[in-house]
Amino acid sequence: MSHTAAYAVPRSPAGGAVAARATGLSKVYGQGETRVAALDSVSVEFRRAEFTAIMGPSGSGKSTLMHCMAGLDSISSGSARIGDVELGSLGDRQLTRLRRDRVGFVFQAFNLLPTLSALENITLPLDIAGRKPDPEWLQRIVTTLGLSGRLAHRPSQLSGGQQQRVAVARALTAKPEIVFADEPTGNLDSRSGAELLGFLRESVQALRQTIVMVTHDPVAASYADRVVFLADGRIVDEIHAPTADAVLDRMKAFDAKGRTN
Ligand SMILES: Nc1ncnc2c1ncn2[C@@H]1O[C@H](COP(=O)(O)OP(=O)(O)OP(=O)(O)O)[C@@H](O)[C@H]1O
Repeated sequence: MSHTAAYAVPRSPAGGAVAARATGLSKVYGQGETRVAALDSVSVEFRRAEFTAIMGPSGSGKSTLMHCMAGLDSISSGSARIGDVELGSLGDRQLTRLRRDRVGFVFQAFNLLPTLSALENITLPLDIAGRKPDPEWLQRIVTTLGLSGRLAHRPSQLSGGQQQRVAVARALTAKPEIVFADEPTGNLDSRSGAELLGFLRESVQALRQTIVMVTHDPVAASYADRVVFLADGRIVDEIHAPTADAVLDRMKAFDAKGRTN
């Protein structure tokens, strides 16, 4: 049985398997005067082998949505599921295991361990889980990301772009059901960023990976299959097969609307 087939996966009405789903998801921080409704009844699904970009103004709830869906933050009401697992029903240890076994993360701060080599960093989550990497898969990821000649290097001996690629390799090596990436190109020059986005795109197309990526950059968003727009904790729009121009136009329209409200 393949790794991904080991879990029951719900079907979406459109026919594709759903890797993760939020239903009426709300998240409130603080109370009284400091109360902030970061997410206000968000319903969205992320289909398997689909690349989704999440966009929206600063403070619109993008990171909160990703953290709640990834089991990194608790939810106030509604539901968040990975596959058929309701995150709210899990205890801390079960959540930790779910994140370890089924979810991959790429954050702006790469969180690489400085004393480990690139290869050791890539395989660390699997080592912790007591699993061995699939050698062919690992080879494919390392080659595609152009890291073959850098595996013995420590993070301090790598460029920022190479460190980011190591972080991406680490997220994909365990074949997670879904990868959450928060501004993965934020620290990269445009060429390294384009390479990384190209790889994410290929991992969706060729390897059937599911990716959810927060970005402010219309060009980065254009690598995705669809863009979901958040404003004030709500989903306000969606574009399929986006071009950078279409994303930019939509962002301008929101800005204009915001100014007239
Ligand atoms: N730990 C927290 N405690 C209190 N309020 C928070 C916390 N985290 C986020 N918020 C608030 O929730 C709202 C949404 O924040 P979030 O970080 O999800 O926005 P974002 O769209 O990712 O913003 P940015 O693009 O600036 O990163 C903001 O008003 C923010 O101030």
